[in-house]
Amino acid sequence: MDIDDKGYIVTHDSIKGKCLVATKHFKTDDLILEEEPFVSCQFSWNSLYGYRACNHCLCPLETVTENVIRLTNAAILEVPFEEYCTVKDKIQNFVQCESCKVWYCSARCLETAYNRYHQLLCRPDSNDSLHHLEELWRTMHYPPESHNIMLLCRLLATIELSPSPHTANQIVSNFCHRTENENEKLVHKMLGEKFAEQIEQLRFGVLKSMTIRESSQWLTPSGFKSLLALIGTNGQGVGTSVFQQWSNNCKKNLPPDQIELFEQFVDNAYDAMEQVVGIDFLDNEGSALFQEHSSINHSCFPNAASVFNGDHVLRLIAIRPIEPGDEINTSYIAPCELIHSRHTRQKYLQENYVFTCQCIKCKEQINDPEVTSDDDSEMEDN
Ligand SMILES: C[S@@+](CC[C@H](N)C(=O)[O-])C[C@H]1O[C@@H](n2cnc3c(N)ncnc32)[C@H](O)[C@@H]1O
Repeated sequence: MDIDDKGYIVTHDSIKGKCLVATKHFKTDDLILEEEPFVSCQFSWNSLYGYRACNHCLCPLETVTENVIRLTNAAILEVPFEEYCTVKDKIQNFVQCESCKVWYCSARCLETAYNRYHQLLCRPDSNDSLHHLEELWRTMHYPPESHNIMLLCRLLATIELSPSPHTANQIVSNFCHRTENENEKLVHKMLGEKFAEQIEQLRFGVLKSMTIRESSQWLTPSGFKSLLALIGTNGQGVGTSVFQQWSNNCKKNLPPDQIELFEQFVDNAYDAMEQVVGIDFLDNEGSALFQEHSSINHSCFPNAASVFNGDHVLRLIAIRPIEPGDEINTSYIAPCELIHSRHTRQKYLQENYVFTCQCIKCKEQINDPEVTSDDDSEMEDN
């Protein structure tokens, strides 16, 4: 055990592997940890469909009015209380990569991205093999998106450009240890029925697009499979939304007599957005790998939740009191799905994450019947 004074330690459990355990008391809503990702990337379809986010930190690059016009297909053209839009004052800081023209929210993000991975991935020519790889990925992986080939490329580029490639390779290896068989099942889950042929297409696509020296261990057939599986199990979804930021600001700052107008507008806007893009497609979305956060196991009775506040920085928040010695857990299942039976939850986790859940709730319900109730079947179908 490496004891530190952060309020948590990483321990090891013989079944679950690494675990995050509290060393102090956290009350509900306390911040447990805040973490920048090792690597993050916007999803391919999300970017292609014009969800404008910083190419490094994923923060929104459109104003709330531009966002509402886009998501309602111009059914709504004006947004009240625009002064609460956080993006308006930042537009003057936006910068483009001079070569490939992707946008960043600031010169700092551009510089960080360039130094960490972008100099190896910057491709002004839309006919370049890296763009072809991304197109190939899109033909294999339709929205709603959960995984991302460009995250994998950024990861490899980060190793290549690291001042210590050995340490960077070690960090990547530490994310999750699995058997070849488990990797195979996970990649099958990510890519679907034609996975065996697709995985090789993707591997060749990466080899053709990037000059690999320091990270070549990940480009062998089995190395590539474990890299995809690693992204499948540790990839954390990241979402940002200027509309959400504006709405939170309005709730905090508007005088009581304006709240009704605000709420009416929000209801109308959500209705219009639902008709045009659907409620699953409101945010800038991507995925990321977080070193500390990746030690957190799932529980069907979680005591913590991961939240984003406008960019790719993850905040882990206590959602109920946590005592020293308690394992800190989030839920890998959407909160509204946690009411389902043990059988359904276990089946979902086995199919999507390839593990048998050993959380307190599943242990308590071990004698529950192995049946699926009617309400559960929808989750199982997903
Ligand atoms: C993001 S990692 C969490 C850290 C992991 N324990 C490790 O050693 O790297 C996710 C993996 O942890 C294990 N895991 C997470 N929650 C679990 C649970 N409730 N029961 C059993 N295994 C679990 C599974 O192997 C899962 O694929």
